[in-house]
Amino acid sequence: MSDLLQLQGVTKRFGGLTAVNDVSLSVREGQIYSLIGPNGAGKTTLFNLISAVFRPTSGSILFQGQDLTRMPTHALARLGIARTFQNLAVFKHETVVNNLLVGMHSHLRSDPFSSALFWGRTRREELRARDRVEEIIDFLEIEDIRDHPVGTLSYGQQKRVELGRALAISPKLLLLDEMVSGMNQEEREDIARFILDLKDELGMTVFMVEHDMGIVMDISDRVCVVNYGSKIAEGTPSEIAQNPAVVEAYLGTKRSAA
Ligand SMILES: Nc1ncnc2c1ncn2[C@@H]1O[C@H](COP(=O)(O)OP(=O)(O)OP(=O)(O)O)[C@@H](O)[C@H]1O
Repeated sequence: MSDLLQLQGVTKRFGGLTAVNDVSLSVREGQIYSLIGPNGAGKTTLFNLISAVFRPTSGSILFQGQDLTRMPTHALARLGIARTFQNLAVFKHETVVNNLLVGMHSHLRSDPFSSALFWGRTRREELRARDRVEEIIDFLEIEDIRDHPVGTLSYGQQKRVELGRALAISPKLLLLDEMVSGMNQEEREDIARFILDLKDELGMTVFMVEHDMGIVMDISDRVCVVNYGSKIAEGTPSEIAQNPAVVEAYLGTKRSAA
């Protein structure tokens, strides 16, 4: 399997603060790759660099060999990169189906002007979008809530809809930002199962920032650990669990928090 995403010497400074310091990593196709680290370690900043919200101060971020560092955020979907957000990014007054359709339409090729000119193409895209929405509803097991306004659903169900929106573009790379925070145990286990199915059934590559160590250790192929902006370890979950620098980083955090 080849590298899908590569970070080479990525640094991000905010004024005098180095939030991400010379981080290099590679995510291979079909992997579940988790980024972990104590609070303030630079995980969100790194995630925002990969999703082109921030530009690195130096270094490069390559997706299938293409440099993402000069691309606008909206160009990422066209390349096959989708993300979720720490805070829910759903339209609460709209139904589940409409939320998924919006996820699709924001990436369809047709705009109103070309729709008038190319009616046939627009119609085909619309039908494809509806088929795709049905696949996602099926995959995420949300048939029974499809016509409910999203705002009336439990938090875990709303997060599932948000995941569905990210899946609408059939991404090659799915970026998940603290997907399970705020969920109960059952909801967490459901999401973990969906993420594994995305990899096993669809061959999707997943990059996630996650605080839930149970999920990270259960489903990741590789884990990267950052602390104070720098990468301090990378390996399989069992290698990471036994790494003295990782244990120290986490225990040190607990000590200072106590
Ligand atoms: N936009 C910003 N401007 C200035 N400093 C920032 C900005 N974003 C993050 N930082 C700083 O960069 C450092 C890394 O923050 P970041 O949010 O990336 O850490 P994190 O690992 O995601 O933390 P948490 O687990 O608490 O979400 C912190 O010291 C933070 O205060």
